Amino acid sequence: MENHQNDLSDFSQVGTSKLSLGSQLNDQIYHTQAVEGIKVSNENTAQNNKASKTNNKNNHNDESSNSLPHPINPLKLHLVSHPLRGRGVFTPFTIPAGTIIEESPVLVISQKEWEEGNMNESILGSYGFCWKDGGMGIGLGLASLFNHSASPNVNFIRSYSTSTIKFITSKRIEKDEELCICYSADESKLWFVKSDSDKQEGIDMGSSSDEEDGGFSKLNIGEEDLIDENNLKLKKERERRLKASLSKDINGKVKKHGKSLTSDNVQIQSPQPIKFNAAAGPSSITLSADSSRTSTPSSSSTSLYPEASSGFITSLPPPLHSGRDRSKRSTEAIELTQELDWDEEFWTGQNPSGTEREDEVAEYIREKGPAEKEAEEGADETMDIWALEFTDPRLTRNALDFSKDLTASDERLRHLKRVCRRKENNQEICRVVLAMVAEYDSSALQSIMTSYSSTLSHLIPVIHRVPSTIATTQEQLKIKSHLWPVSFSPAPIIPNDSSDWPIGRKAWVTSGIKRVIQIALEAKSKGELPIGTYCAALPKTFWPKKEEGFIQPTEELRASSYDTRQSENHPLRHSALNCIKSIANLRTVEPFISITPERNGSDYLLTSLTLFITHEPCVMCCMALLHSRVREVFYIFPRKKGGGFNGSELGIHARKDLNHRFEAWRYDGIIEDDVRQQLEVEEEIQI
Ligand SMILES: C[S@@+](CC[C@H](N)C(=O)[O-])C[C@H]1O[C@@H](n2cnc3c(N)ncnc32)[C@H](O)[C@@H]1O
Repeated sequence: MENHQNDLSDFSQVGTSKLSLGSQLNDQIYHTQAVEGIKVSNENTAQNNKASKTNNKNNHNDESSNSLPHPINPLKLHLVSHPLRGRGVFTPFTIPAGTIIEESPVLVISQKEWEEGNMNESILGSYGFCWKDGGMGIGLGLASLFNHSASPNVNFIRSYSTSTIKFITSKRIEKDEELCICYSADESKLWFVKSDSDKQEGIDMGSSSDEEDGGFSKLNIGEEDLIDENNLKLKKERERRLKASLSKDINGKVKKHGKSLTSDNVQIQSPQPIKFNAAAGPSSITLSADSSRTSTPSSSSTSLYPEASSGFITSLPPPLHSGRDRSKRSTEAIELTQELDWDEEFWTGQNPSGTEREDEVAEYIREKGPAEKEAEEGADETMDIWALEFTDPRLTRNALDFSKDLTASDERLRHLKRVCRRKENNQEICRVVLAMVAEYDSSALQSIMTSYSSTLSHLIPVIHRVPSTIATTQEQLKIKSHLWPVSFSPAPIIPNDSSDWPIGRKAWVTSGIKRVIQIALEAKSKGELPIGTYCAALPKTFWPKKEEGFIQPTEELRASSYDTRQSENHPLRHSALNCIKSIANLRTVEPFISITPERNGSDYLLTSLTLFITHEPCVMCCMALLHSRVREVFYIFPRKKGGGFNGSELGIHARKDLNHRFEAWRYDGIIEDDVRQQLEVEEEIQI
């Protein structure tokens, strides 16, 4: 023990030159909490420790200062610059779980001061922690230097009463590992492009000397940096900045080779609208409901284009809708495509059974997304959590505060009510959620609790089994709440296939499928890839009720397109993207420009529209469709390699972590062999 104290005093000396204010304030805490960490370090990394002692003694000796980067706090943590993440906090020794790294003081700035000072726009914007009453806390010391990780090894607890933030390791941290906190469990709220701190890629551990770090030239704070709701900034403010940066982009001119590119000197060519060709009409294609299933055609054509990246960004900008400037219109040729060949009278009239033309109607199968699959699979699953258990009701407030401070942002616990009260043996037992079992070992949790509040220090965290997911039916709610009370959110019931649809709806969809086949064949005859798309509003008679959340689409808006990558020699001219662009152009001209939207956003790109496409769209097009707020997509041929629905298994159309979902339906009828052959597109090509 004596040894350790000696070590600690050494550490304090070394840290003095750059010792953070927070560290000085907390010398006491280091002595009680951090000793364990240093003890382990001494035992496990004797060699390093020896080096550091030499370093300490020869503080001004060049040679020794080369052996270890300059430490900035008593735990000998040091900063390392990363080309993408900027500075980060690293440890040269192992640190056990539950070690207090620092209690950093915070400069509290009220919401008014923050907003009036436009501080979000300044560098402080990237360094503020959400504080009480909408204020912001600028962390001093190490507080501002921890980078973000989705699987952090450091937790933090804010104390409004002392204006400090305490940083505590949540797991054992290995030598040379980066210490990271989680800015927001919902990574779509991050305001920078995340680089994976777990991989440590590109870090030059040797480049952290004072000289190289001086001025921190590699600091990567973009102009567009925004502040996060959870711990770094309010969401509203973030959106305001995002909008501001968007309008800056729109109004600004892009400079390239000294010449400014404006709409005056750049010609953008749009795909020509497809002219309806009655001669090549649907009669040449036979579709019918049949038990044989559609499969992806193979092809012998040459691969032309590199695969689209399978990476995608989860953060979506807010839709730019309404308030369109009527003076700005598309200068491209715009033509409203022909309506579907669908006899409304016949299919929706007095006797809509349509039995005489049943062979024109196919069935459709819905593609489930990851969110739904997970919910189905996880309905009965349970998991283990740390909970506090007590009978004295006076402890509830304190325990609840601790619970929220510890894991308020942990998405995995969000479905659980924080407090569970049960009568057992005539006594009311109160249990409070603490954390996932895997996140802490018992002694780490106990030590965090003790340092948080002395009133909790005599409690021992217990492991409790709880449901893994929310309840989506009353029955589930009853069963799950028996274990632990959970939130209830009835899931909308979407059928898995079209069997219960009115025949008229199936007929309309089938005419959409016929149309895209026809478009694709026409494209092929022009030397393009045979991929066709058509987009329109579902006929009014089949609209879901407004109460079900349905937003009225812009009726009469229709566009069709095909893939023009070949003729335009442009990698982005995918069929779906071309169609979205045509719809966007149409919205800039009469009559669509003059339509008053039913509600804000209902005139935004593909809002509530139905899109038909011959092949499962690639990840990029699925993301574009998602951004466009399409309602449903019908397609014929699945694409095993890179299809954005289930081909890639990403299920872009129905993910929990994206802010729009749409239905994806696969055609479940037959396609004649010769048509199938003509529509073959090599698997490597991204649709
Ligand atoms: C609170 S500062 C963290 C310290 C910062 N790296 C520095 O050098 O000052 C937050 C900024 O660090 C960067 N950052 C933090 N975590 C990151 C990550 N996982 N990936 C990329 N950049 C990150 C972002 O630029 C962010 O705006």
